[in-house]
Amino acid sequence: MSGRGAVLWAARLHKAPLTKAITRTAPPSIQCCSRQYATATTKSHPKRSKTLPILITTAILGGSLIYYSTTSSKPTLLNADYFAPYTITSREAVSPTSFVFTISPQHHNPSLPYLAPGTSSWRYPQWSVEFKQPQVQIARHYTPLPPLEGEDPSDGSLRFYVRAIGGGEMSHYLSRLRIGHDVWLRGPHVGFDVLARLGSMKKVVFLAGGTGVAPAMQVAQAVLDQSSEAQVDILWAIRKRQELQRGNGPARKRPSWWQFWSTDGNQLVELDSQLQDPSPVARQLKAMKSTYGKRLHIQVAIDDEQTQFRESHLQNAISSGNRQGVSPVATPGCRLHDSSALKLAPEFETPATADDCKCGAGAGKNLFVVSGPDGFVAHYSGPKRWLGGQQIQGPVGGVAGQLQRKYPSLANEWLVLKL
Ligand SMILES: Cc1cc2nc3c(=O)[nH]c(=O)nc-3n(C[C@H](O)[C@H](O)[C@H](O)COP(=O)(O)OP(=O)(O)OC[C@H]3O[C@@H](n4cnc5c(N)ncnc54)[C@H](O)[C@@H]3O)c2cc1C
Repeated sequence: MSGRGAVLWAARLHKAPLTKAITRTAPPSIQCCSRQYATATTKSHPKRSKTLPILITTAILGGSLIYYSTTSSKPTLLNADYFAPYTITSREAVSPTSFVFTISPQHHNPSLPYLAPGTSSWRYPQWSVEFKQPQVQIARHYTPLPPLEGEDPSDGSLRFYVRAIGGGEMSHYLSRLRIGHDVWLRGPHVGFDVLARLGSMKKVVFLAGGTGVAPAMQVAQAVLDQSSEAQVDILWAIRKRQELQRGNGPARKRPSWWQFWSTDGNQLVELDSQLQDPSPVARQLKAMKSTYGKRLHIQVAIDDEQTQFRESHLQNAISSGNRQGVSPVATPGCRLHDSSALKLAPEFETPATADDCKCGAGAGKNLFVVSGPDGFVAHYSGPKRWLGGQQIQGPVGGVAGQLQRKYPSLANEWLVLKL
C-alpha cells in the first residue's frame, strides 16, 4: 500500500472516467451523421440539398437529447468506473490519528459487485475501493474491514480503518468528515487472489504495519473460512498502544536499555480473549480469534514500547507452517505459483481461472504477505518496483530475502506478496 503507489493509482484510475466522458461527447450517432453529410454535399443533389440540413439538424438535436438523457444521470450504485454516493453512518476514533467509520449506500443495490452472486458472502479474498476528494479531484484506495459476526453485508454497508497521514490530502479529508456526511467511492478493485495462490497449502503469515491490518483481516477470514486446516499468523506492528487498547491499556513499564538489547525486552503482545479494553479494530480481531481459535495467531509489536518484529519472530511464524509432507513444485511461468513470475505482477489482478495454474494437482504455496507503508514493506520484503507506469512486486529483499538466503527451502515453499 505505497503512498506513491496510491498517488499514481489515483492519477491513472482517475483518468478512466474522464476518457470515457470524452468519448461519450461524440456519440456514434453524431459521428455517423456528420460523415453522411460530407458525402452528400460532394454529390450536390438538388432535392437533398434542401432536406438534408433539416434532417441533419433534427438528427443532431435528437442525438444530443438522447445522449443528454442517458449520460446526465450519473450511476448511483457501486461500480468500478464512476463514483457512487454513500453516507457516513458511524465513526469511532481509535487514536488521535486513526479512526474506524462505516458508510452505507444512498441507493439500494440488489446485486452488489463484491458479493458472490446469490449469496451474502464476499466474492474476493482481498479487495479495495477508491474514495474521491471532490474539492481537489483525487482518489485513494481503502480496504473494507470484513463484516462483523452476525452482520449482513448485503445491505451494502462497508467499514474502514483509516489513518490521517501527516500532510496527506485524502486521509485528512476523510478524518474531518462526521456522521451524516456524504462520500463517493468506486470499485471493487481486486487484489491478489490469495486463495488460488495458496492452493493446497495451508499457512499464511501476514506482517501488517498500522492500517495494513485491514487486508490481513480480509485474507485471514477468507483463508480460514475456506479450509478448516488452514492456519494464519497475523503479526501487527503499531506505533502506539492506543491502536490496540483504549486509554493506553494497562500501564506498562518501558524497558530499560539493557532489556531492549536482550530478547526479554522485546515482549510482543498476544492478542487473545484476555485482551482488556480493546480498540475497535482489536475488538474485531479478538472476535475473529474466538471464532477461529488456535488456527489464528495474532501478535502485536508496539513502536512506542520498543517492541518490534525481528527475523526470529518471522522465522518462528514461518516454521510453524503446516507442510503435511507436501513438497510443492511450481512449474516455471505459472502465473500463480512461480515466484519469478510474481516479480512482475501488479498488486491488482483479475481473479484466477483454472487455466492460470500449470503446476498440476496439489499445487500451492504458503504465503508470506507484507502490508503497510512503503518503508515498512521495503524493510521486511524489499521495495516494490515501477515498470511501464505501473507498480510491480519486484524481487524479494529485506528481512524476507535474508530468511530465504538462510533457508533455501523457504523460497520453494513460500510466496512473498507485497501490498
Ligand atoms: C490497495 C490499497 C489499500 C489501502 N487501504 C488503506 C486503508 O484501509 N486504510 C488507510 O488508512 N490507508 C489505506 N491505503 C493508503 C491510502 O490509499 C492512502 O495512500 C493514504 O491514506 C494516504 O493518502 P493521502 O492522500 O492522505 O496522502 P498523500 O497526499 O497521498 O501523501 C502524503 C504523504 O504521506 C506519505 N504516505 C502515504 N501513505 C502513507 C502511509 N500509509 N504511511 C506513511 N506515509 C504515507 C506519502 O508518501 C506522502 O509523502 C491503501 C492503499 C492502497 C494502494
